[in-house]
Amino acid sequence: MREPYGVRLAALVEERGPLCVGVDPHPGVLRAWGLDADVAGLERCARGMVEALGGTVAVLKPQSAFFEAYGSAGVAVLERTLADIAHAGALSLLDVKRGDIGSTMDAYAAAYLTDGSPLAADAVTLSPYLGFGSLDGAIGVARAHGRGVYVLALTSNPEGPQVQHAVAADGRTVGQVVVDEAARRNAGAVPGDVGVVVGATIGRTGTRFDALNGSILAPGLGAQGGTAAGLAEIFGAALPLVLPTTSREVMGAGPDPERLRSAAAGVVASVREVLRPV
Ligand SMILES: O=c1ccn([C@@H]2O[C@H](COP(=O)(O)O)[C@@H](O)[C@H]2O)c(=O)[nH]1
Repeated sequence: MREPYGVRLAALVEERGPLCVGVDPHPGVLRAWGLDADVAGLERCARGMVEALGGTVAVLKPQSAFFEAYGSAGVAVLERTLADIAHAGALSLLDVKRGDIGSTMDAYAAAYLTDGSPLAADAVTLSPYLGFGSLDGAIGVARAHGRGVYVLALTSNPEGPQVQHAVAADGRTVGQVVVDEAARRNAGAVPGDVGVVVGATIGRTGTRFDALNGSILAPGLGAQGGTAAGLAEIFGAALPLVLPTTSREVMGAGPDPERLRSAAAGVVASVREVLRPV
């Protein structure tokens, strides 16, 4: 029986540092690595990332879209990449941003969160915009298998605030409602397996994370303009919960494995400065 996701994450972050590196084999990255933008290039790039970083970085986050773009052959590469991550000893966080009615979510949970599925990851990203309760079945499956979920709350893209800063009838923003719903699912767990996604680019929003008791995935460092110093302004006392993530910032150092490791270590050092418990 696998330990709960929150416990496994805390142990690996303690050992390897607070960083999730995105595996985003964008066609531009493939070309910069001297590879063709085809399935062979995709495989060399994605599995090369895991070979270089799987033994030193706590979490690796494949972006499903870059694999799906090559059809079933690309999805097969994703399956092998997930297996490599498990073999290397890192946690896998599959960025798929799924969200649908409950019965369809059950099928997504079978695909991404169930032992024995070739696409199973240690955690996945989910979208709450069909109502947070539509995710409860998937959260239950994740929990039963020692896996986790990250629910989109305040995303890093500039279009997010149109929806996520909208104010609900009780005066809370939509983003705050998502954080509070995640907190409710984490109550009593140490730490919980329902994380949230909050961009490293969003600045001060007044969102409260004090009751969350779960991981906060913070994308947007580097290419999107987020900085380690900016994390303090966004998260304040919740900084110890933050798992910063960056893709292009590290992948740009490839394909040389030493340079990839050194780029990741540089990001870990800069976020460690900021993420010390306050
Ligand atoms: O709010 C969000 C949620 C997810 N992402 C994903 O993270 C990476 C970011 O890549 P960078 O190269 O570090 O910009 C990408 O896969 C996004 O889909 C996000 O950026 N923001």
